[in-house]
Amino acid sequence: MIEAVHIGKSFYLSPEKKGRFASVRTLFSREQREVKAVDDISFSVGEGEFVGYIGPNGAGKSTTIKMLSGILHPSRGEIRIGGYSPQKDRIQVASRIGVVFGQRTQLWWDLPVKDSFEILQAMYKIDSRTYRRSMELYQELLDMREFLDTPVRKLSLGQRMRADLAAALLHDPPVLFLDEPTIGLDVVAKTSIRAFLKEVNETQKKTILLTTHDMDDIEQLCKRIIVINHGKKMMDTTLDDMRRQIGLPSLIQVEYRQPPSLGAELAGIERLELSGNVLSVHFDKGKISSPRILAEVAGWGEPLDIQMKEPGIEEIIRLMYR
Ligand SMILES: Nc1ncnc2c1ncn2[C@@H]1O[C@H](COP(=O)(O)OP(=O)(O)OP(=O)(O)O)[C@@H](O)[C@H]1O
Repeated sequence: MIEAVHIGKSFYLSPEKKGRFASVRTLFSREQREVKAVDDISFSVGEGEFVGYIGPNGAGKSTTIKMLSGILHPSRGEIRIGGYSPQKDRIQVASRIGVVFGQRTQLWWDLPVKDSFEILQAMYKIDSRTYRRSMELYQELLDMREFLDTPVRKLSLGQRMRADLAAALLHDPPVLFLDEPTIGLDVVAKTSIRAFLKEVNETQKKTILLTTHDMDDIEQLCKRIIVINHGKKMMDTTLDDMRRQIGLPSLIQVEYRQPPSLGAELAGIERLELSGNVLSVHFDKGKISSPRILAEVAGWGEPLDIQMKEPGIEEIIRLMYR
């Protein structure tokens, strides 16, 4: 469904000049530095797959999504979506993909949500049957009725993300590109977005490529992950394989009133670090549950504060390469 063959994207930056008239001299400078945002990446994603596309900041994830969706032209390589090129067959590709960028909305800021949907219906020439069916389905699944008449600028971030997802799916595309769709959301909003994505993937067999910094998104949604770093593909594997390599690393930090007296380590605890009154418990969520750890460490002193920390994508990638 999605084919990327040796794709690359370079940006050319003029080195900043220093001294008098620096900005004018930068403008006329012929010196340019090449930044290979995406460097010779190939992969294919089959129909109905849900793939996590992950990597540290600046790895090239957004640039890849922009090329796949036709927003950017690749400097090198070939892309096919359902057999069509996003650059050459724009209309065919537009009808086959939906795109959500979590950092920005594709809706009209000052218009009520439903007016934005009507504009999209006209832009994408969505026939009235498909439009009605999508509206009914997504109003229900995304619980949108309460804010359909609200201007987009007045929506909460969670509501806006739900509206953006519905907007991306109105024309019923088989492929969804999602760039950080849960960014900035609270736990409740994240949970409902994830449940929705799982539903459209499982029941409608949508093919989904997801970039995220949230490891829970990946664990709960993706069977397969593609890891990129510095514009290059580092790994293309299953989530199960990743788990086999690094487990499910997690961290609980407990602050005690006084330095605790540590008890025996339980199986599944990988490392204990004590710094003053604060104990960090590194453990594998796949081997021991958080409540079990909490029950144990509560007996080691008088806890004042407890924090659960999930490792970020950066930490996960570091662990995979250690
Ligand atoms: N328009 C641009 N002009 C110049 N450089 C760019 C441009 N867009 C991206 N880059 C550079 O390309 C590299 C990859 O950027 P990209 O936004 O694709 O990364 P990312 O993996 O999505 O990062 P993040 O997780 O921070 O969103 C970075 O070094 C970035 O600075």
